Amino acid sequence: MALPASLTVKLVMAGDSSVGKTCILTRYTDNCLPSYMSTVGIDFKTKAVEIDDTTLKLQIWDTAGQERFHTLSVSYFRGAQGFVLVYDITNTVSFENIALWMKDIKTKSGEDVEVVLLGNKCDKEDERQVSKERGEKLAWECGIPFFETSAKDNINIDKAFLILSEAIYSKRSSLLTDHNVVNLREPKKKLSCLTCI
Ligand SMILES: Nc1nc2c(ncn2[C@@H]2O[C@H](COP(=O)(O)OP(=O)(O)OP(=O)(O)O)[C@@H](O)[C@H]2O)c(=O)[nH]1
Repeated sequence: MALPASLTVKLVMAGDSSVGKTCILTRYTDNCLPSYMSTVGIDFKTKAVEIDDTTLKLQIWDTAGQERFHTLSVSYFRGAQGFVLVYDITNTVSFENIALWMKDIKTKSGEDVEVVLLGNKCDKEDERQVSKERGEKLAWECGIPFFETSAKDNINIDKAFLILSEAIYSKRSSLLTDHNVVNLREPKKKLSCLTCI
């Protein structure tokens, strides 16, 4: 029996400080929440997902959203196949800054990347500043999937990473493989986002 292919995938968490990037990542990889400490510099976690007969080894980089780490954070965008782009539904500025993050993604890693947009902290309905419709509209304009999530209550976290992994897997000709190179010669999709240009 042939060994299943194993693909290494680089993902990057991006978005303003305090939107919940580290919590989303820790919820996904360890099913818990970290004790709060703003990310300083860069860290990564790994998780394996199975799609068809293939193991995707996700290497997920957690960048710091604070402005003083911006140059360092975006330097890790290069070579990423996917981005988890996060805003906080209780923070309008973090939503408005999504356009700037999209611009950074395009500039630093090219247009042929997959992005999922997350409106995090949906458990805090009473503090909501950004409607779900605004999130959906922005994601539609950017041509990317969108979920409202809660790292706290574990809402839509696995689903968001799965959608992103599946989108990357469907273009697996561009990935590194451990056993063999799978080349499907799929046409490249342009990451277009009218709002973000
Ligand atoms: N209610 C609620 N709080 C959350 C959620 N996700 C994160 N938080 C809280 O938001 C704060 C910031 O979370 P982090 O995960 O550190 O945010 P970050 O985006 O990694 O921030 P930087 O490291 O500064 O870029 C912490 O106090 C978390 O407990 C969530 O889904 N719901």
